[in-house]
This record gives sequence, structure tokens and C-alpha cells, in this order.
Amino acid sequence: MAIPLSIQWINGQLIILNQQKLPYETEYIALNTIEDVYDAIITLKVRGAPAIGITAAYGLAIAAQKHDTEALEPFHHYVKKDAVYLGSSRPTAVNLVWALGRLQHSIESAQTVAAAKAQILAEAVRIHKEDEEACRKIGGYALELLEGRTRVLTICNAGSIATAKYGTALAPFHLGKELGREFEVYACETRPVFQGARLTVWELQQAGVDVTLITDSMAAHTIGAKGIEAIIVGADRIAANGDTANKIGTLNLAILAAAYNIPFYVAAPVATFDLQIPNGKNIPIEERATEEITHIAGQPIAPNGTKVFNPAFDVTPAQYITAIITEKGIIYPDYERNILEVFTTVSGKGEKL
Ligand SMILES: CSC[C@@H](O)[C@@H](O)C(=O)COP(=O)(O)O
Repeated sequence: MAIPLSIQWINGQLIILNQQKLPYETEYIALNTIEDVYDAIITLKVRGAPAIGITAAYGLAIAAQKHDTEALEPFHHYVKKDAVYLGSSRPTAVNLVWALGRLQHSIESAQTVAAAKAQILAEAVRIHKEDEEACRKIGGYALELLEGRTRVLTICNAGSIATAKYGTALAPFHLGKELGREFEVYACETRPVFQGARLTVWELQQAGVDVTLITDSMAAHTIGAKGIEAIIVGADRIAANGDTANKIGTLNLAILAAAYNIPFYVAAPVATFDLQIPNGKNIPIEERATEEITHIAGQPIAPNGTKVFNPAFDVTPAQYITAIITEKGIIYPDYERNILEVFTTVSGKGEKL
């Protein structure tokens, strides 16, 4: 039994777990070029907001090593162009542009191209390491909040394989296992791409955590029938007022939690907050290919030419969120005030580091 990892930097090579192939095949692939990284992100070989950010950071660092110039100005120009390219791969998870921005910032003061190349790679490794630490802390805070509750519902995969390790929403279950605390996790299958069925169930089984799969449409019934005591989800972008974008279907669960009077928790690192965005209305929502809905495993399930709407994320208004669990602590309403306070404490400037 072990917590699976999705991203590894081994002897100067980026190796990822190909999440497209799970749960049938556990395939690890090397990403050697910026195009490999872009493709892996857009085709969901690697997915989950923090994992996208970490992979893109390595992608930018890999590309930077290959730029054949001794002059700093063109080097910065190439890095900026690469960052724009990688940043265009998926629009909702803010961790992507956050990580790319952090790498660019890390080389601003470099005196030579050689120094910049070393610094940009070091920063990617740092982001990777920091995310594991952040997720472990999130798990600790989530365990405090879940004290006395064992039956917990989740959606999508906000687990170890969506981050450096442990995950965000799944972190308390992994950490709980390490500490001898058992949970009964209910995983929504998460149509249309089945991150819940394919990834969360697989990941929790690998780690020896008790997990039960339901279809998304069974959530309301299951909360009552199985006595679900809390819902915990991840996030792709959290606006300054606490409105939270996460996998499509999350909003349904938030409304159900309110109807059943059980807590609805969002777990995310501070890298997932976007203070430039005042509220959820301004969060860009990715729309993906129609085939994700009209086909399952390559087989059509709807008439040819069916009109489709396929938003990959929805936005849960802050009023439905009981608490937001970060590595800096647990944030409660009033979110607008308390989120700003966390960031002011973190950076001293009311900005994301
Ligand atoms: C810790 S991952 C948090 C979110 O990124 C996760 O809940 C989610 O919605 C992932 O969506 P995906 O489309 O699989 O990248």
C-alpha cells in the first residue's frame, strides 16, 4: 500500500504518470520537450490544478535549458514566449499561470544566461517540493475539521496524483491512514471524464483507504442513505471573495450540503487563489470537446451530431462554503476579509507570493 505519485524529476528528466490510461494501465512517460508538456496537460495525461502548475514549471525549465543564446535579452524573450504557450493549455486552473509567473520572476535578477538556466530549474524543483509540504499541512488542518466524522463525499480527483503528493481534498484520508484514522470515502464518478471513478477510486485503493464509487446522480440519495457527514472538494481557482471554481458537479454538491445541513469544505493551496479576480463571475471556465460527452471509451452514446454543452468546471458561490482549508490555516467567512488577511500575513502586501 502506497500513496501514488504523478510527477517525478529523476536524473534531469521529467517523468509523469499517464492519467489517461488509469486505471487499466500504470504507465509512466518521459516529457522531454515543451510540446510534450503542452500535450500532456491539454490531453489530461497530467491534470489537477497543482499538478498542472508543477508540470508546466518543469516544461518551462526544460525549454529554457535548450535556448541557444548567451545574451540575456533574447533569452528572457524566449522564456516569456514559452510561458505564454504553456499558459494557454488550460484556462481555469490558476496554478498554471502562477507557476509560470514565479519561474519568470526567479530569473529577473540573473546576471548570465547560465545562471538564469540554473535558477529557473531550481525554482521548478522548489515549487514541486513546496506543494508536497503544502498538501501535507492541508491534510493536517482537514483532519482537525473532520474530527468525529468518518463518512465523507468527494468529487473529481483532488488527490496525490493531482498534486506533488497527498492531494488537497484527499490529503486527510492519506494522512489519516498514516496516523491510523480510518475514513469511509464516497467518490462521485465525475462525468464526463470520470476522474472520480478512474482516478480517485484507484488512488485510494492503492493507499488502502476505504472508498465507495457512486454515479454523480446518486449524490443526493447517498448523503441521506449512507449518512454522509461532510463533503470535501479541491479547487482550480478561488476568487478574492471565496467563490470557487472546481470540477463540474461541485456546485450541485455544495447545494446538497446546504440542504442536508452538513459542512462543505474546499481544500486548496494559496497558489490556487486569484486575488485579481473579485468574484466567481470573472473566472474563465474551460469548455472541452463534445466527444467527452457523446462518447464513452470511444463508443458513441448519443445520436450523431447531437448539440453539446461541455463546461469542465462550475463556480460555487462562497455562501455555500463552510471553510477553505489552506496550508496557511483554515479560512472561514467573511471570506473577502479573511482571505485578504491570510495573504497580507503571507506576503505582507496582500498579494500572492
Ligand atoms: C488538487 S486538484 C483540484 C482541482 O484541480 C480538481 O478538483 C479538478 O477539478 C481537476 O480537474 P481536471 O479537469 O481533472 O484537471
